[in-house]
Amino acid sequence: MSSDGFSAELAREQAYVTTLYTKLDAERADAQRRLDETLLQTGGTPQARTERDVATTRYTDRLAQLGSVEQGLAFGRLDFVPESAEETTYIGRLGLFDEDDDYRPLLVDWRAPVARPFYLATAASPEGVRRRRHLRSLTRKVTGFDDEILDLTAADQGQDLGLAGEAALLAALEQRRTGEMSDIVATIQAEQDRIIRAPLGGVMVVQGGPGTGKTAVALHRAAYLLYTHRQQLTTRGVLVVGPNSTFLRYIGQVLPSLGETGVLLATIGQLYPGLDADGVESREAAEVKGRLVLAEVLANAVRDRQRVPEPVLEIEYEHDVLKLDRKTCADARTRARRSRRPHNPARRLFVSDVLDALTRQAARKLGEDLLDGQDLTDIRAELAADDHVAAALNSLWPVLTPEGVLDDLFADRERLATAARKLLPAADQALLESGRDAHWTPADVPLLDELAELIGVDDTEARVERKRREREDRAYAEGVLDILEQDEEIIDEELLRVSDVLDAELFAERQVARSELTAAQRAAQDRTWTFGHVIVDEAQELSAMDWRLLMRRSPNRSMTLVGDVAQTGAAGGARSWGEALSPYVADRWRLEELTVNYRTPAEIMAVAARVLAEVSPELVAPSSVRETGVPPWSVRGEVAELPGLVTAELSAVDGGTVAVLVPAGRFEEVSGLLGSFDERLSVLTVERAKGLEFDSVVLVAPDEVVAGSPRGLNDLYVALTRATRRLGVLTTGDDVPALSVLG
Ligand SMILES: Nc1ncnc2c1ncn2[C@@H]1O[C@H](COP(=O)(O)OP(=O)(O)OP(=O)(O)O)[C@@H](O)[C@H]1O
Repeated sequence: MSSDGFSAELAREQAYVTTLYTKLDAERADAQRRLDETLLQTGGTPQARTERDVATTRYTDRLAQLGSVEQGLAFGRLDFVPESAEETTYIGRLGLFDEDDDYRPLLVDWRAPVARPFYLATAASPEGVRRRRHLRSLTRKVTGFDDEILDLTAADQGQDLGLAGEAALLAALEQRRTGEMSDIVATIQAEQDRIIRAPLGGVMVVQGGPGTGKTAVALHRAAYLLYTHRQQLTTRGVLVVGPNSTFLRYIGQVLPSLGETGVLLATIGQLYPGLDADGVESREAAEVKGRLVLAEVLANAVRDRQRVPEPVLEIEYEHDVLKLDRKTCADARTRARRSRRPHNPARRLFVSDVLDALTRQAARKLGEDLLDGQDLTDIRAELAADDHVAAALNSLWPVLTPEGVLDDLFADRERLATAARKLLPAADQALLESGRDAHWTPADVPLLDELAELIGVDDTEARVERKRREREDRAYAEGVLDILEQDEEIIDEELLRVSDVLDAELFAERQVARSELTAAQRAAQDRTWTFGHVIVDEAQELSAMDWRLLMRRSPNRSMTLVGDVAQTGAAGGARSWGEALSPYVADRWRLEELTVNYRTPAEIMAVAARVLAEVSPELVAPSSVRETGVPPWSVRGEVAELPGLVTAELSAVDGGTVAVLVPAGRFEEVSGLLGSFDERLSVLTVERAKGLEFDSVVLVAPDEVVAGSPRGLNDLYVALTRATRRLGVLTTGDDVPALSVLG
């Protein structure tokens, strides 16, 4: 295209994109006006209030969505061959229509079926597309475009990897990293698109090497599913599970940037309402807690709390002594257990039988023949209210809480030994007992959840309390609105700023104040919530007990599990997907694979591939999309040299991010040395760096990373594959044979 031709075409694109923004502004103003009107309505019947709540949520959501698409509103255009139904279609972050022209689409949502050829069409299989255009823009200005003509003469485009929109893709990949993940909506590749749009039902495992876009695909899939199955999923919600809070912060902006706020992002440690279990413990202890056999240990621990007297329990009652013998209690216990109710609800049966026996005994002492039915009822009621009787019943069948049982179990060697019976060797029991600090750890959460099931935690009270609070919040919000109604300016300033709407925390608070919680928010407060779809990232890290918890949250088994068995760091994590999943779905799961590495340049991947060959010889290293011409460097030296090395890296990445990755045992020392060095620098253990990426990575003491755990080579593989541009290794001890290629 000549430069004049290019400028004219650019001007035409700008004109079209400007009309789209004008339309977007109009939609925003309309949603804002409707929200204002809704908020100004107060009082009315309960039904009117409910309708108002629903409308408020709808317009607030719409405003959030319209606000989120400002950057890169339209990013693509498809021109179809002349004989097709469509001529030209613009693809963007949401759908816009011309109401005055029979709702003609002005912009097609990337998730709509019509948009699919944008991601799938190739020269060999053009799907009616003549030309695919990627629009580049900065704020509302179109700065350029890249065209691909999809005819067979161009069939060798995209090297051997079959890349769509290669220029736009490479431009996206070469961006400096900011420390927050971005969406990839404009450059999704065909193998990723197939996974994003796979059907909702069933368990799909996505196996892919580092940097193949598993996280990106998982998040875009959440957005796609919510768009395509909105009705079904907004009521039950979608859960996205990530490995730790650093990772959740890293991915936190992707879904809002795609206009979706109804997804619960959580770590396993956050899936027990009321806890954010972030305590630290040894990998070995976490591994033991993650074993499936713990379910049996916990069941024993609960049963062990259902006791019988050895041989007789004496209870003081009214200047006399009642005796509870072993047989009476054993019979009551058997009946309560046979009811198959959890411990706390079953207690009622046990208590009732024991009270009957005590009533009979007390009656005998008083002279049974003289008593009528009412007398017996009175005696029973008195016994039930008696402190000594209550204490005796509690010693035999106490009311339990999950936290109490787990605490007691780990704090008491004998109790643990009895519950673990022959299930856990003594050394493993010792691991559970030692090293507990005051905080619950992520590995405790599935145990607490298991106990909650076994105990049958009665959350009726909590539910009643929640409802009461919601009613109060609503009354309060109405009060506020009544006051604000008299001052519209304040309403505008204090209540309706779009920036407020987009701030997740404020948004959540406001949602609560309106007592119109989204499914995700309600789910976060409810242990027994079951989700419409569950997505797990870094799924290879989950222990058997973690899987048990997640399967409870997903009884319909509609799940997307993404991960890489070559990166498993947790001692109890997956060696193979089949092994991890078979207890729950047998072989009813399907495997998809991602093969192209978008993150790590070829020079770095060549080093990592050597490590992979040792870790998982059966896996093929993903092919890198890019080369940088910069070989990884390696030096031998001391940690004290890090400030100099890091300064050089910061300047080499020119405003980008640098990470120093260290073995766990070096973390304190290195973060002390580099603590307040530069805000673009992070010091992380390899475990914490999982799933993240940086422009430059300096790996310290690789030999200690390898020696640090039975899966040390997997950890080394993770560390080597975090960089988007540069990698350096500082060796302080022994050479690692797998890194000999670095010289
Ligand atoms: N189609 C794409 N277009 C643009 N960027 C992409 C694309 N696919 C992946 N990326 C980028 O590649 C990088 C790696 O993606 P992501 O973190 O999702 O990989 P991953 O498979 O989860 O890696 P890991 O296993 O190491 O956690 C990210 O910066 C992501 O934005």
